[in-house]
Amino acid sequence: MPQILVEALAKTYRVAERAPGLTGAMLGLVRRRWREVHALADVSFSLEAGELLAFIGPNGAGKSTTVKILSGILRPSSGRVEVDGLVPYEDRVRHVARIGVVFGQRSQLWWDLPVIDGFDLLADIYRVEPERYRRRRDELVAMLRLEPLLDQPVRQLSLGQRMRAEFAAALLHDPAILFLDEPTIGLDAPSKLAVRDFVRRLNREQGVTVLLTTHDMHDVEALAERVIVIGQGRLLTDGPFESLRASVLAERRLHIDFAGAAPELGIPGVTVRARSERSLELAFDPTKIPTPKLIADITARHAVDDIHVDEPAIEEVIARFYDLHDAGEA
Ligand SMILES: Nc1ncnc2c1ncn2[C@@H]1O[C@H](COP(=O)(O)OP(=O)(O)OP(=O)(O)O)[C@@H](O)[C@H]1O
Repeated sequence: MPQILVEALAKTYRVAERAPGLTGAMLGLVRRRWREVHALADVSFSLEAGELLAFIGPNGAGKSTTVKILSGILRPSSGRVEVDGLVPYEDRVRHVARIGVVFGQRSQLWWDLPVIDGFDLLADIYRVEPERYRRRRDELVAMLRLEPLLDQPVRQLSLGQRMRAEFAAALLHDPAILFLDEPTIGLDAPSKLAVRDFVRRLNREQGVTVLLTTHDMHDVEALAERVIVIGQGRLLTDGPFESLRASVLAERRLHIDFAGAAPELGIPGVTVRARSERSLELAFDPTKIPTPKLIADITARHAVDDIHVDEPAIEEVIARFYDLHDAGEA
Protein backbone atom coordinates (compact mmCIF):
# COMPACT_ATOMS: atom_id res chain seq x y z
CA MET A 1 0.00 0.00 0.00
CA PRO A 2 1.58 3.32 -1.01
CA GLN A 3 1.93 6.03 1.62
CA ILE A 4 0.28 8.62 -0.61
CA LEU A 5 -2.45 7.68 -3.04
CA VAL A 6 -4.06 10.13 -5.45
CA GLU A 7 -6.73 8.86 -7.83
CA ALA A 8 -8.52 10.84 -10.54
CA LEU A 9 -8.12 14.04 -8.56
CA ALA A 10 -10.09 17.01 -9.88
CA LYS A 11 -10.59 20.50 -8.52
CA THR A 12 -12.77 23.16 -10.05
CA TYR A 13 -12.79 26.64 -8.57
CA ARG A 14 -15.79 28.90 -9.03
CA VAL A 15 -14.70 32.44 -9.69
CA ALA A 16 -17.08 35.42 -9.59
CA GLU A 17 -17.09 37.27 -12.90
CA ARG A 18 -17.66 40.97 -13.00
CA ALA A 19 -18.57 43.17 -15.89
CA PRO A 20 -16.25 46.17 -16.19
CA GLY A 21 -16.97 49.58 -14.69
CA LEU A 22 -19.28 50.83 -11.96
CA THR A 23 -22.43 49.45 -13.59
CA GLY A 24 -20.73 46.05 -13.70
CA ALA A 25 -19.93 46.28 -10.00
CA MET A 26 -23.54 47.28 -9.17
CA LEU A 27 -24.96 44.52 -11.34
CA GLY A 28 -22.60 42.03 -9.70
CA LEU A 29 -24.22 42.77 -6.34
CA VAL A 30 -27.59 41.56 -7.50
CA ARG A 31 -26.81 39.12 -10.27
CA ARG A 32 -23.60 37.15 -9.72
CA ARG A 33 -22.06 35.42 -12.73
CA TRP A 34 -19.68 32.56 -12.15
CA ARG A 35 -16.90 31.13 -14.23
CA GLU A 36 -15.33 27.75 -13.62
CA VAL A 37 -11.57 27.21 -13.46
CA HIS A 38 -10.53 23.59 -13.85
CA ALA A 39 -7.34 23.67 -11.80
CA LEU A 40 -7.01 19.88 -11.73
CA ALA A 41 -8.74 17.67 -14.25
CA ASP A 42 -7.66 14.08 -13.68
CA VAL A 43 -4.48 13.54 -11.72
CA SER A 44 -3.42 10.13 -10.39
CA PHE A 45 -0.16 9.05 -8.81
CA SER A 46 1.12 7.27 -5.76
CA LEU A 47 4.15 7.63 -3.56
CA GLU A 48 5.91 5.05 -1.40
CA ALA A 49 7.31 5.92 2.03
CA GLY A 50 10.80 7.43 1.74
CA GLU A 51 10.44 8.68 -1.84
CA LEU A 52 11.37 12.19 -2.91
CA LEU A 53 9.19 13.48 -5.71
CA ALA A 54 9.41 16.80 -7.54
CA PHE A 55 6.19 18.17 -8.90
CA ILE A 56 6.80 20.63 -11.70
CA GLY A 57 4.73 22.49 -14.29
CA PRO A 58 4.24 25.97 -15.69
CA ASN A 59 2.45 28.73 -13.76
CA GLY A 60 -1.15 27.86 -13.05
CA ALA A 61 -0.67 24.14 -13.79
CA GLY A 62 -2.25 23.04 -10.52
CA LYS A 63 0.79 22.28 -8.35
CA SER A 64 -0.21 24.37 -5.32
CA THR A 65 -3.77 23.12 -5.57
CA THR A 66 -2.47 19.54 -5.34
CA VAL A 67 -0.32 20.36 -2.31
CA LYS A 68 -3.21 22.14 -0.62
CA ILE A 69 -5.47 19.11 -1.13
CA LEU A 70 -2.78 16.71 0.07
CA SER A 71 -2.21 18.78 3.18
CA GLY A 72 -5.93 18.98 3.97
CA ILE A 73 -6.39 22.71 3.35
CA LEU A 74 -8.62 22.20 0.31
CA ARG A 75 -11.30 19.68 -0.57
CA PRO A 76 -11.20 18.32 -4.12
CA SER A 77 -14.23 18.41 -6.43
CA SER A 78 -13.84 14.70 -7.12
CA GLY A 79 -11.34 11.88 -6.87
CA ARG A 80 -9.74 10.05 -4.00
CA VAL A 81 -6.78 10.98 -1.81
CA GLU A 82 -5.26 8.99 1.01
CA VAL A 83 -2.18 9.95 2.96
CA ASP A 84 -0.98 7.35 5.43
CA GLY A 85 -4.46 5.81 5.37
CA LEU A 86 -6.24 9.09 6.13
CA VAL A 87 -8.30 11.33 3.87
CA PRO A 88 -6.54 14.68 4.52
CA TYR A 89 -9.53 17.04 4.24
CA GLU A 90 -11.84 14.74 6.24
CA ASP A 91 -9.54 13.92 9.12
CA ARG A 92 -7.59 17.15 9.36
CA VAL A 93 -6.56 17.02 12.99
CA ARG A 94 -5.03 13.54 12.83
CA HIS A 95 -3.62 14.27 9.37
CA VAL A 96 -1.74 17.47 10.28
CA ALA A 97 -0.08 15.67 13.17
CA ARG A 98 1.56 13.36 10.64
CA ILE A 99 2.69 15.82 7.97
CA GLY A 100 4.88 18.88 7.76
CA VAL A 101 4.20 21.67 5.27
CA VAL A 102 6.39 24.53 4.09
CA PHE A 103 5.01 27.13 1.72
CA GLY A 104 7.78 29.28 0.27
CA GLN A 105 5.43 32.25 0.06
CA ARG A 106 3.78 31.98 3.45
CA SER A 107 4.94 31.79 7.04
CA GLN A 108 3.59 29.57 9.77
CA LEU A 109 5.60 31.38 12.42
CA TRP A 110 4.38 34.39 14.36
CA TRP A 111 5.84 37.53 12.85
CA ASP A 112 6.37 39.45 16.11
CA LEU A 113 7.45 36.56 18.30
CA PRO A 114 11.02 35.38 18.75
CA VAL A 115 11.66 32.20 16.78
CA ILE A 116 11.96 30.05 19.89
CA ASP A 117 8.56 31.20 21.23
CA GLY A 118 6.97 30.26 17.91
CA PHE A 119 8.50 26.81 18.19
CA ASP A 120 7.16 26.43 21.74
CA LEU A 121 3.68 27.44 20.61
CA LEU A 122 3.73 24.97 17.72
CA ALA A 123 4.86 22.19 20.03
CA ASP A 124 1.84 23.02 22.22
CA ILE A 125 -0.51 23.07 19.25
CA TYR A 126 0.77 19.71 18.03
CA ARG A 127 0.83 18.42 21.62
CA VAL A 128 4.37 17.16 21.33
CA GLU A 129 5.51 15.58 24.58
CA PRO A 130 8.00 18.08 26.19
CA GLU A 131 11.05 15.85 26.33
CA ARG A 132 10.53 14.68 22.75
CA TYR A 133 10.02 18.27 21.65
CA ARG A 134 13.26 19.46 23.27
CA ARG A 135 15.24 16.67 21.62
CA ARG A 136 13.76 17.26 18.18
CA ARG A 137 14.05 21.06 18.48
CA ASP A 138 17.73 20.86 19.46
CA GLU A 139 18.41 18.46 16.59
CA LEU A 140 16.74 20.79 14.06
CA VAL A 141 18.40 23.91 15.53
CA ALA A 142 21.78 22.21 15.02
CA MET A 143 21.01 20.91 11.52
CA LEU A 144 19.67 24.27 10.36
CA ARG A 145 22.19 26.44 12.26
CA LEU A 146 19.41 28.33 14.03
CA GLU A 147 21.08 28.91 17.40
CA PRO A 148 21.98 32.61 16.83
CA LEU A 149 18.48 33.39 15.55
CA LEU A 150 16.33 31.86 18.26
CA ASP A 151 15.76 35.08 20.22
CA GLN A 152 15.04 37.27 17.21
CA PRO A 153 11.49 38.15 16.17
CA VAL A 154 10.63 36.45 12.89
CA ARG A 155 10.07 39.78 11.14
CA GLN A 156 13.76 40.66 11.61
CA LEU A 157 15.02 37.56 9.82
CA SER A 158 16.31 37.55 6.26
CA LEU A 159 14.32 35.37 3.86
CA GLY A 160 17.00 32.67 3.96
CA GLN A 161 17.05 32.68 7.77
CA ARG A 162 13.27 32.63 7.91
CA MET A 163 13.06 29.66 5.57
CA ARG A 164 15.44 27.72 7.81
CA ALA A 165 13.20 28.55 10.77
CA GLU A 166 10.12 27.54 8.72
CA PHE A 167 11.67 24.13 8.05
CA ALA A 168 12.29 23.59 11.74
CA ALA A 169 8.74 24.73 12.55
CA ALA A 170 7.30 22.24 10.06
CA LEU A 171 9.30 19.35 11.50
CA LEU A 172 9.08 19.88 15.28
CA HIS A 173 6.39 17.20 15.60
CA ASP A 174 8.57 14.76 13.65
CA PRO A 175 6.27 14.08 10.70
CA ALA A 176 7.00 11.22 8.32
CA ILE A 177 5.84 13.22 5.31
CA LEU A 178 6.86 16.69 4.19
CA PHE A 179 5.09 18.81 1.57
CA LEU A 180 7.11 21.71 0.19
CA ASP A 181 5.54 24.31 -2.07
CA GLU A 182 8.32 26.27 -3.80
CA PRO A 183 10.66 26.15 -0.82
CA THR A 184 13.56 27.89 -2.57
CA ILE A 185 11.62 30.77 -4.14
CA GLY A 186 13.39 34.10 -3.73
CA LEU A 187 16.40 32.63 -1.93
CA ASP A 188 19.97 33.52 -2.82
CA ALA A 189 22.31 30.81 -4.10
CA PRO A 190 23.87 29.79 -0.74
CA SER A 191 20.44 29.62 0.94
CA LYS A 192 19.11 27.47 -1.90
CA LEU A 193 22.04 25.11 -1.47
CA ALA A 194 21.41 24.96 2.28
CA VAL A 195 17.73 24.15 1.77
CA ARG A 196 18.54 21.44 -0.79
CA ASP A 197 21.16 19.93 1.43
CA PHE A 198 18.78 19.87 4.37
CA VAL A 199 15.94 18.31 2.37
CA ARG A 200 18.30 15.67 1.00
CA ARG A 201 19.52 14.74 4.49
CA LEU A 202 16.00 14.62 5.82
CA ASN A 203 14.98 12.26 3.07
CA ARG A 204 18.08 10.05 2.95
CA GLU A 205 19.07 9.96 6.62
CA GLN A 206 15.70 10.20 8.33
CA GLY A 207 13.55 8.52 5.67
CA VAL A 208 11.07 11.42 5.46
CA THR A 209 8.88 11.23 2.35
CA VAL A 210 9.10 14.50 0.44
CA LEU A 211 6.83 15.96 -2.21
CA LEU A 212 8.09 19.27 -3.49
CA THR A 213 6.85 21.73 -6.08
CA THR A 214 9.35 24.01 -7.72
CA HIS A 215 10.17 26.17 -10.71
CA ASP A 216 13.84 25.88 -9.99
CA MET A 217 15.23 23.12 -12.15
CA HIS A 218 18.36 22.98 -10.02
CA ASP A 219 16.13 21.80 -7.14
CA VAL A 220 14.98 18.98 -9.40
CA GLU A 221 18.49 18.12 -10.53
CA ALA A 222 19.86 18.17 -6.99
CA LEU A 223 17.08 16.32 -5.25
CA ALA A 224 14.57 14.32 -7.15
CA GLU A 225 14.87 10.83 -8.49
CA ARG A 226 11.31 11.04 -9.69
CA VAL A 227 9.58 13.93 -11.41
CA ILE A 228 5.91 14.50 -12.18
CA VAL A 229 5.08 17.16 -14.73
CA ILE A 230 1.61 18.62 -14.79
CA GLY A 231 0.20 21.06 -17.30
CA GLN A 232 -3.25 22.62 -17.27
CA GLY A 233 -4.40 20.32 -14.50
CA ARG A 234 -3.31 17.08 -16.16
CA LEU A 235 -0.45 14.77 -15.43
CA LEU A 236 1.88 14.78 -18.43
CA THR A 237 4.61 12.45 -17.27
CA ASP A 238 5.79 10.58 -14.18
CA GLY A 239 9.22 9.00 -13.90
CA PRO A 240 12.95 9.60 -13.60
CA PHE A 241 14.15 12.88 -15.08
CA GLU A 242 16.46 10.99 -17.43
CA SER A 243 13.56 9.28 -19.20
CA LEU A 244 11.83 12.64 -19.59
CA ARG A 245 15.04 14.03 -21.09
CA ALA A 246 15.35 11.08 -23.46
CA SER A 247 11.72 11.42 -24.55
CA VAL A 248 12.13 15.02 -25.70
CA LEU A 249 15.73 15.68 -26.46
CA ALA A 250 18.04 12.79 -27.24
CA GLU A 251 20.74 15.31 -27.94
CA ARG A 252 24.33 15.88 -26.94
CA ARG A 253 26.39 19.01 -27.36
CA LEU A 254 30.01 18.97 -28.41
CA HIS A 255 32.10 22.04 -27.60
CA ILE A 256 35.35 22.29 -29.54
CA ASP A 257 38.18 24.86 -29.28
CA PHE A 258 40.34 24.65 -32.40
CA ALA A 259 44.05 25.47 -32.58
CA GLY A 260 43.29 27.71 -35.57
CA ALA A 261 40.17 29.15 -37.21
CA ALA A 262 36.97 27.13 -36.69
CA PRO A 263 36.42 25.09 -39.88
CA GLU A 264 33.26 24.28 -41.88
CA LEU A 265 32.64 20.70 -40.79
CA GLY A 266 29.68 19.66 -42.95
CA ILE A 267 29.07 16.36 -41.13
CA PRO A 268 25.60 14.91 -41.90
CA GLY A 269 23.37 14.74 -38.79
CA VAL A 270 25.44 17.32 -36.93
CA THR A 271 24.20 20.89 -36.57
CA VAL A 272 26.21 23.92 -35.59
CA ARG A 273 24.52 25.64 -32.66
CA ALA A 274 27.10 28.35 -32.10
CA ARG A 275 30.28 29.49 -33.76
CA SER A 276 33.03 31.91 -32.84
CA GLU A 277 36.40 32.55 -34.42
CA ARG A 278 38.11 29.49 -32.96
CA SER A 279 35.32 27.40 -31.49
CA LEU A 280 32.15 25.53 -32.38
CA GLU A 281 29.23 24.16 -30.44
CA LEU A 282 27.66 21.18 -32.22
CA ALA A 283 24.42 19.29 -31.57
CA PHE A 284 23.97 15.64 -32.50
CA ASP A 285 21.98 12.56 -31.61
CA PRO A 286 24.33 10.06 -29.92
CA THR A 287 22.08 7.14 -30.84
CA LYS A 288 22.75 7.94 -34.52
CA ILE A 289 26.33 9.18 -34.34
CA PRO A 290 28.32 7.64 -31.47
CA THR A 291 30.13 10.35 -29.51
CA PRO A 292 33.62 8.69 -29.69
CA LYS A 293 33.31 8.32 -33.47
CA LEU A 294 32.38 11.98 -33.93
CA ILE A 295 35.27 13.13 -31.76
CA ALA A 296 37.69 10.81 -33.58
CA ASP A 297 36.53 12.10 -37.01
CA ILE A 298 36.98 15.74 -36.03
CA THR A 299 40.32 15.35 -34.24
CA ALA A 300 41.71 13.31 -37.20
CA ARG A 301 41.06 16.20 -39.59
CA HIS A 302 41.59 19.30 -37.44
CA ALA A 303 44.01 20.48 -34.76
CA VAL A 304 41.97 20.75 -31.57
CA ASP A 305 42.93 22.48 -28.30
CA ASP A 306 40.03 21.35 -26.15
CA ILE A 307 36.86 19.33 -26.55
CA HIS A 308 34.03 18.42 -24.22
CA VAL A 309 30.56 16.94 -24.41
CA ASP A 310 27.50 17.91 -22.40
CA GLU A 311 23.74 17.67 -22.44
CA PRO A 312 21.15 20.39 -22.94
CA ALA A 313 20.42 22.22 -19.69
CA ILE A 314 17.48 20.92 -17.71
CA GLU A 315 15.61 24.22 -18.28
CA GLU A 316 15.82 23.68 -22.02
CA VAL A 317 14.56 20.10 -21.75
CA ILE A 318 11.58 21.22 -19.69
CA ALA A 319 10.78 24.15 -22.00
CA ARG A 320 10.78 21.75 -24.98
CA PHE A 321 8.62 19.33 -23.05
CA TYR A 322 6.03 22.04 -22.30
CA ASP A 323 6.08 23.07 -25.98
CA LEU A 324 5.59 19.50 -27.15
CA HIS A 325 2.62 19.10 -24.83
CA ASP A 326 1.27 22.56 -25.50
CA ALA A 327 1.39 23.05 -21.73
CA GLY A 328 2.11 26.75 -21.50
CA GLU A 329 0.88 28.92 -18.65
CA ALA A 330 -2.82 28.33 -17.85
N1 LIG B 1 -8.67 30.09 -4.75
C1 LIG B 1 -8.75 30.06 -6.08
N2 LIG B 1 -9.85 30.53 -6.70
C2 LIG B 1 -9.95 30.50 -8.04
N3 LIG B 1 -9.01 30.01 -8.88
C3 LIG B 1 -7.89 29.55 -8.32
C4 LIG B 1 -7.70 29.55 -6.89
N4 LIG B 1 -6.47 29.01 -6.63
C5 LIG B 1 -5.94 28.68 -7.83
N5 LIG B 1 -6.77 29.00 -8.84
C6 LIG B 1 -6.55 28.76 -10.28
O1 LIG B 1 -6.31 27.36 -10.46
C7 LIG B 1 -5.26 27.14 -11.41
C8 LIG B 1 -4.15 26.35 -10.76
O2 LIG B 1 -3.53 27.14 -9.76
P1 LIG B 1 -2.33 26.61 -8.84
O3 LIG B 1 -2.02 27.71 -7.88
O4 LIG B 1 -2.66 25.28 -8.30
O5 LIG B 1 -1.17 26.46 -9.93
P2 LIG B 1 0.39 26.30 -9.73
O6 LIG B 1 0.81 25.20 -10.64
O7 LIG B 1 0.74 26.15 -8.29
O8 LIG B 1 0.91 27.68 -10.29
P3 LIG B 1 2.21 28.56 -9.91
O9 LIG B 1 3.38 27.83 -10.46
O10 LIG B 1 1.96 29.84 -10.63
O11 LIG B 1 2.24 28.71 -8.42
C9 LIG B 1 -4.87 28.53 -11.91
O12 LIG B 1 -5.59 28.79 -13.10
C10 LIG B 1 -5.31 29.46 -10.80
O13 LIG B 1 -5.63 30.73 -11.30
